Amino acid sequence: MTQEPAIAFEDVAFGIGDLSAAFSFERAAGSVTAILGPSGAGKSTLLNLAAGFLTPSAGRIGLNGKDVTRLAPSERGVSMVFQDNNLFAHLDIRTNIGLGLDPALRLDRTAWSQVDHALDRVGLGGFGKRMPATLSGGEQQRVALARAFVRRRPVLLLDEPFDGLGPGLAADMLDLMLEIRAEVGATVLMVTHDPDEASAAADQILFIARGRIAADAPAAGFFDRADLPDLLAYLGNGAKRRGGATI
Ligand SMILES: Nc1ncnc2c1ncn2[C@@H]1O[C@H](COP(=O)(O)OP(=O)(O)OP(=O)(O)O)[C@@H](O)[C@H]1O
Repeated sequence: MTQEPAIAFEDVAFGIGDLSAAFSFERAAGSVTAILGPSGAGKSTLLNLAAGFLTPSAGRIGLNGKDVTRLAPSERGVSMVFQDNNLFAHLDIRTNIGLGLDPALRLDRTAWSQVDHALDRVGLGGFGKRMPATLSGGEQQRVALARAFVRRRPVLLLDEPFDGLGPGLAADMLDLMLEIRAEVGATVLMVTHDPDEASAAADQILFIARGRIAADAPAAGFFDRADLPDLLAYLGNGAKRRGGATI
């Protein structure tokens, strides 16, 4: 018997503003998929549909064998890190992460030590009592990652999570994400604009253009492809630097 896909979008349709999106794809458990494409193509929309912050007008979304199309985000077994505004401004960092473990904050000593351990792992040990506004944008993003990591949900949805961290720290956080993914066996969808990040982290690429999946392909060699006009336009001069034909 074949295993149910961890993520299944079946003819999922969604429209907002000028965007008319339609997505169909499947992902195996434990896979890491990088989602790339031009600004406004619908990448965040796809993540929000998976998370349950948006509801499709047609189609079905399955997560780990369960139809979640009409379920609230909290009932889906997903963790999402947004591009920004991930934290509750009026609560300290430790509490923000603790809420990821239990929204009612009924945490025992072991749970709080998991919170502190997660802070250590994102390089923010000792930041627990600080308020979000006293942290830099990159530090706040690392708190959001720590919260997603402690939740250990089977599906991890990341919307440009390493943006603004600088190359060294972004690479460290990417490694940490992959480590935790392996520990939990989570399936990851990760929006990124960085082909190197996608190549380093992902097994597969979903390339989105104008609300459609223009390519669903293995990550290996993807950015050297010359048969996808949307990809060439997206990479721009970068494609030429990567050894593609120059005029
Ligand atoms: N609430 C809204 N009202 C109107 N249009 C919206 C709304 N939310 C999103 N859109 C439009 O849907 C399109 C897709 O947005 P989305 O955020 O999914 O793009 P994206 O591919 O993630 O872009 P980026 O790389 O810039 O983050 C955009 O054109 C956006 O303007």
